[in-house]
Amino acid sequence: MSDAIRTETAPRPVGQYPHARRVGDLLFLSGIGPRDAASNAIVGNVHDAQGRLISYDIDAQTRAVFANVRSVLHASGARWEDLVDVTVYLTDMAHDFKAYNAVWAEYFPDIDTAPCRTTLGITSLPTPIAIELKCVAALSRNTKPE
Ligand SMILES: O=C(O)C/C=C/C(=O)C(=O)O
Repeated sequence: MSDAIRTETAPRPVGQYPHARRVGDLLFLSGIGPRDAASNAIVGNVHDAQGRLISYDIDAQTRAVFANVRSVLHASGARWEDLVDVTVYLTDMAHDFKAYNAVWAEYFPDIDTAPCRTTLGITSLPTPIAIELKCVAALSRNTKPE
């Protein structure tokens, strides 16, 4: 049986790779962007009449990425609470960190159970998205209070 996870409930990968791969109790997710799973459109991007990107909404993109991560976790039999390590890539740290960080705090209100996090500013991503997440989850994670 393949340990690769592929699901219709998350946006199609932009290359030949699965949404996630399970190794024992660990789940490694591929980089996930803010695409709508049904239409494949990038959430929060605004284009001019010529199709050029003129603006984007980092709050909407962050929420869309989190929703997609949640979909992949669920398709893999994991929960949001199983996330243990998240790497966040932003294409404009100066402009977007504050808004993204505020959404993060909404989704991970408890520092005792929140995953470890690293945020990197990078010059570009494979498609015109402003944020991408790389996540690791542990299916055996016990987040219940002791
Ligand atoms: O979801 C996107 O739009 C782009 C994500 C791409 C990758 O993570 C990749 O190709 O490695």
